[in-house]
Amino acid sequence: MEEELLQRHLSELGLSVSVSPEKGRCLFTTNQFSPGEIIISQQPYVSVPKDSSGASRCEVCFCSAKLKKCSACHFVWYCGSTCQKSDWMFHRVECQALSKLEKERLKHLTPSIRLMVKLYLRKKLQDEKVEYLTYLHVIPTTVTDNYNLVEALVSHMTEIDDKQLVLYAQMANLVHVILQWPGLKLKEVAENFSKLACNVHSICDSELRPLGIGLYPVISIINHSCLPNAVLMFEGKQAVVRAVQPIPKGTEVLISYIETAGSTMTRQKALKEQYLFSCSCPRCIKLGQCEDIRESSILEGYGCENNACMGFLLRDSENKAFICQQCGHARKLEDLRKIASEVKTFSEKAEESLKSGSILSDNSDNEEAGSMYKAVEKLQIRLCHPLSLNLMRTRDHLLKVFMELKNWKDALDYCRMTIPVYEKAYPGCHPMLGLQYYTCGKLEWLLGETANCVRSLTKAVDILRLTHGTNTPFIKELLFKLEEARAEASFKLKPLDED
Ligand SMILES: C[S@@+](CC[C@H](N)C(=O)[O-])C[C@H]1O[C@@H](n2cnc3c(N)ncnc32)[C@H](O)[C@@H]1O
Repeated sequence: MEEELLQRHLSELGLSVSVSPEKGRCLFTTNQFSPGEIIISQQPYVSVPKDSSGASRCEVCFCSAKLKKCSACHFVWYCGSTCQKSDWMFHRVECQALSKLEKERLKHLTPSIRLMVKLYLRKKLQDEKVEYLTYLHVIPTTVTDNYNLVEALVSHMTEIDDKQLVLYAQMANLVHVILQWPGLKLKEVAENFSKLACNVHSICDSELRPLGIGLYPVISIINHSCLPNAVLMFEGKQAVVRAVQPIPKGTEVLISYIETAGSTMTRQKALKEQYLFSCSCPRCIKLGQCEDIRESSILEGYGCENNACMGFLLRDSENKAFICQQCGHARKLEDLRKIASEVKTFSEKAEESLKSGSILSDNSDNEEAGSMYKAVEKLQIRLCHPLSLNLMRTRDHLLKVFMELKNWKDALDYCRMTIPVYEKAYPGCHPMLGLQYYTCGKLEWLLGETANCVRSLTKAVDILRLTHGTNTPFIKELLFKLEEARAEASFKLKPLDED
């Protein structure tokens, strides 16, 4: 019955669910979609804030301004009484438990555990609809927003190893300690943790900075491709899937689950580890073919010692050296390993400086990090191919450090150096490439390079209007900046009046 209702709802959107033996459920189009068009959107069934930088966020809206802790549990943050009140039906159960929990246990209260607690609270509210009638206007159960959809999610429970099973059992125990429900089935909770692992989405802001995690049971029907035809972005906590290319009727909607910048082997490994499947997308089926070996060696392998040579290196038959496939020059494995180990040492030091810098917001830490990353860059120039991802990531760190230091000139130099690698590593219409053009444009604007700024912002708009939509505040601001830059550029071009 629920399935039928969902199909009917999806058919109104020009979509339908079908099942394939290789992938399980798949979302197909029954209408055509144009680039930038919204295919489907959904609010989270449950969500919790989670910030990799360690900053606190409001439990409900994920903002980080004017936060106050719940005065009872001293654990959960709110930005004001509106958000606090709207969350009370969930938090009141958790709050009592958290207030009693020992400090040691609180440390184990990860976002996944909190998400699971909220999942069970929502399930309870659905099961006991009548009792909670007064709340129904706040959390309605709809065709796209109910626990039955969570039950339909793939769990891969039979494929996960014993170590992971033990971990899920421990996590289920902690959920039990918090909820204290006599009828709670620990095996079911453990299985739900396995579901979360391959169905939860990281909620990000427009610049792809992670803010939290959420479960979107309908969006979760969408399968993965390393060359997707759609992109998942967030407007607040609302998940929005947009087409990034023309999608004809009868086509499977595909998004990317992972960081797509990576060799085929790296992407396959990430998908196998977290999502337990082998990808056979148009990029992945090339694994082992000459073109794929070349691409992978450029992105993640070593570079030729001869600076003018853009060749890529492959291991020799004796496994003692790497040979440039263009000029034939050999590099000893032990020499390469020595440089790689130096890179690791300096990278760790740089990361340390950045961590202490983010807490103290001290420029001297940024300067320290900058000189460490410069040392890494110097070593990677000797070690890697000029289009290597590792070198690109170091330059991205340098870009951020120089932006923190308000050194726009050096920041722009580094931003420009990363662009060719972004273009290679993020094929198709990818928000990461659009955002990098945007950063480039903003720096060019600050440095008065108006014509370059117009070029970069135009490239940013071409991509981001499709991935982010044209109506979001983020894109409106970008369009405004582009207009401003165009006006300034045409003003600069006007001949001076002769008086
Ligand atoms: C978020 S779910 C996607 C919906 C899922 N097919 C279902 O039946 O509910 C993620 C899981 O779908 C499957 N999946 C997603 N993309 C796939 C692909 N390209 N090839 C094979 N399986 C895929 C994997 O089992 C993965 O763990």
